[in-house]
Amino acid sequence: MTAPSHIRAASAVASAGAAPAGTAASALPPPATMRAGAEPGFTRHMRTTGTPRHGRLRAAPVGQAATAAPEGDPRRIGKRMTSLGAGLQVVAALLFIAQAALIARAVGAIADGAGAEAMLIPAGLVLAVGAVRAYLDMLGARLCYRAARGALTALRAKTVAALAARSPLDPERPAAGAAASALAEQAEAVVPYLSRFQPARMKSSVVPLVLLAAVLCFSWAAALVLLVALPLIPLFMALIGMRAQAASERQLAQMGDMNGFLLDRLRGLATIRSLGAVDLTTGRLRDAAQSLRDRTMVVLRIAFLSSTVLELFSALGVALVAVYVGFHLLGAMDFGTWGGPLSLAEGLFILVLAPAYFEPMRELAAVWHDRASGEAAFTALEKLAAPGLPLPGADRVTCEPAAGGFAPEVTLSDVSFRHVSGTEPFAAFSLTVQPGERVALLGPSGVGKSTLLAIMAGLVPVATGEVRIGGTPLNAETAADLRAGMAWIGQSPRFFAGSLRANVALGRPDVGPEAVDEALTFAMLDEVTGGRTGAAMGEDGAGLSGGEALRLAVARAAADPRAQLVLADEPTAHLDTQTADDMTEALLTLAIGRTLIVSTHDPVLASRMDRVIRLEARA
Ligand SMILES: Nc1ncnc2c1ncn2[C@@H]1O[C@H](COP(=O)(O)OP(=O)(O)OP(=O)(O)O)[C@@H](O)[C@H]1O
Repeated sequence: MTAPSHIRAASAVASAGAAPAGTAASALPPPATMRAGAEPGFTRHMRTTGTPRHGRLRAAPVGQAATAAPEGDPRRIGKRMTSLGAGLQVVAALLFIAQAALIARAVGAIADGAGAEAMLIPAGLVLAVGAVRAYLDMLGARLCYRAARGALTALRAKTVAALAARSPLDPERPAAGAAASALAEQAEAVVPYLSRFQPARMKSSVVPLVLLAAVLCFSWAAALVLLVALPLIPLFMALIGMRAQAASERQLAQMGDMNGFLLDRLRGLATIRSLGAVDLTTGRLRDAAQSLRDRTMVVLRIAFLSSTVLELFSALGVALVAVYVGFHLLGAMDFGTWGGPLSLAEGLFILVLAPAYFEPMRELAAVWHDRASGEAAFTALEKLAAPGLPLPGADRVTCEPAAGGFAPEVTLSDVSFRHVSGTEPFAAFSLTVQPGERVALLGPSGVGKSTLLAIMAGLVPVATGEVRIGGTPLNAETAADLRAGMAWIGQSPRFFAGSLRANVALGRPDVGPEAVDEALTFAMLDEVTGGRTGAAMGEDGAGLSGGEALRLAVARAAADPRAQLVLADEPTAHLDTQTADDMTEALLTLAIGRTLIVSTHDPVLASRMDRVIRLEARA
């Protein structure tokens, strides 16, 4: 195996003391946070911008993303951000009062004997106010949507920053799939919640009150009818909603049962056939489907009932107001006004306002389901953003490796560490690895080899003692810079769907095509895809053997001239003898001009290192 030119040059660079450029990266145990370039593309991008990926981006600091998001309760922040747009929509709805007044006055004037030309100016004004209303409504909706998207982006950035600030050794760190699903899909429910539900809620709490006040100016009786009719709607809808929820839960349970039944029978299809039980199974499946259909119909019936209740009460309210106004104008009901009887224009004004009074409640009912999914999304994101075991230096920007561009010395002095689970694999552990030395940590499973490597990589804070890399103490302030000078080769490297080349380059700006080519040749990967290194590879390395996956991890490290400390966790585990030998050779070549620390059970690999440190299980 021939080292890439920059590896061969590394010793010379080291002795000259020049700082090489580039970004270190490698495969990872779960060091998704070890450095930006080593993260799966989506996570890295989300960490930098909080939006789905479109094109390559220079990694921005995690801390920046975090500070870009305003502090405080995200629901309240979101509501504040959408309040201007919602306010405009409220103003647009209130302008209907002006339209109603213009229509009522014009009709009143015609009834009083004015000519049809008396309609012209009010009609023009009604149209003009209508246009203003439409514009304000559109502007408000647009502002709300933009603000909601902005709030979601900030919330995502904050959540991703919080996730990235958790140590990969934190056993309570949310699973990647669940986190991605909550961030990418479920979080979207925040947008309709903020852009539709919040304005509808604001409208329903302001507009009916103002319209009621407008009606009250002319008739307390009509206002009383409206006042009584409105609260009945949410009351009955809540009662129906409770039944709907119970019915829907029963339907979901039934669906789950049927899915389970179907999956189970599909798995056992061969057995069912061999036992001649196909007809029986089909019959049971048909019964289950029928039962699900019945339950679905119950849910639908209740859903329709709820909209019927809404329409019923609003229609009743409008009808009662119409009856009152009609009989009042006919002189059959001479009460309910402030002094004299209502004029035709006043009566008409009340009549036109009555349906508009119920409109906001209708809108709120239409977007009510946005509330539940939006609240669920906020809760899911809050859960993701919960603090855990911290990753030292997660909030720092990594620009330059702190190791100074040459193989660093690694010192651990009286280091102790306790896992969240309470396991304390070692206590007061001390070790010094000389610059450029190749060291094997050898010991039985569970003795703490991987934990030691993670401590050296600054992936967890130590309980007591001190770690120094190249003389610099490893702590929250220095960890990010020190990690920039490291490469990690883990037992199960992570890959994302894309080409082999892209998986080596990892979007690192200073890893150019030539470095990628050299690294691929170095790791003997250029032959894997028949020379088609640009061909797509499946997610999580599908299409690569275990040994090839490890070689890809070596190529990632080799492509990065800044990685002066290589930490390899069980690099030959589960490999056949030949592949393990190849891997050992690759590591030794990679280690030229670098410090290499390997955790292993493999005595052959250990024997090829300069020094073996045997770790004993604690009594
Ligand atoms: N993330 C974690 N959370 C809680 N406990 C952990 C975690 N990782 C490891 N441990 C525990 O710490 C101890 C040391 O584990 P570690 O993985 O460091 O050992 P190891 O020597 O590398 O083992 P192996 O050779 O099997 O990889 C074990 O008892 C393990 O159960």
